[in-house]
Amino acid sequence: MRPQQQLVSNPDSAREPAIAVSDLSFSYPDRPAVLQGVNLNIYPEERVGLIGPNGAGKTTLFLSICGILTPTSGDIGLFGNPVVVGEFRPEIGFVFQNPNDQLLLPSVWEDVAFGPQNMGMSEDEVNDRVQDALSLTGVEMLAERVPHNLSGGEKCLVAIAGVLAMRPQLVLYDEPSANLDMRYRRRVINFLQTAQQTILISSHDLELIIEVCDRVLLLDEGRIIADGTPQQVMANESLMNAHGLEMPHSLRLHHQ
Ligand SMILES: Nc1ncnc2c1ncn2[C@@H]1O[C@H](COP(=O)(O)OP(=O)(O)OP(=O)(O)O)[C@@H](O)[C@H]1O
Repeated sequence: MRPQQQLVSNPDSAREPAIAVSDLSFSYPDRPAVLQGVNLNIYPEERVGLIGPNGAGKTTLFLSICGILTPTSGDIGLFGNPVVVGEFRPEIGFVFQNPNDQLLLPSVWEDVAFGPQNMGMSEDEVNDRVQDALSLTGVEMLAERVPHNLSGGEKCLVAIAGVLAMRPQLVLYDEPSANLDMRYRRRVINFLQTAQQTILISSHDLELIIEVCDRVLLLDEGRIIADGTPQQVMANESLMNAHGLEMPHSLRLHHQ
């Protein structure tokens, strides 16, 4: 097994992690292992990017952290409590790569209200939360629209609003800028830069990671290969190339 490159010493190590993954392995039925002995701690208020080539296991790691997949072995804890597969944890939000997987109700308002309603909130509290979430993501004007008819960028922001309405402490974003045009990508980046939660973002959009995250994990073949600042991981050209990635253009310019 290749050793993981520890590029930063973490001053947070005495705090309770938001995510604590220990020796996590996972295989889909009758398939080789997708995650192989993953260890990682993510601390409250960190903004962490997860990068790696296609098929590295990023989405599988997210689905394991959210309690959607049952690990083959290993442990996952969120804010000190073990993940129980299938358990609803409103403090943990997951923004799916494809918003169509998340937007299922006849109006945007109903979709964003769905989480708080399921948490048993009063009508007033639900209304407050929907208003807040739509305003944080800047899509109040879409409240009465049919989600199915929205543009890809609008759907993305509404899907984020649906997660924020549960007021999570931790949000996992799977490819938040996939299929977004320049303006919507910028809106998502601006939103992520000011988001109040602990965030873990899986993305092939390395420039987005540089703009939003203070820490990057490189995953390949189901193993964490490197853990450090964006500069430490992504400006390491031989490391990036060895794992099917390129040094982002902005860091290349910075190096010249
Ligand atoms: N439901 C499934 N059944 C069987 N194999 C699967 C399933 N979902 C994913 N895989 C396989 O697991 C591996 C990891 O997939 P995963 O989607 O976690 O990677 P990823 O890093 O998110 O990739 P990408 O960057 O392309 O989204 C791939 O080889 C994929 O084919």
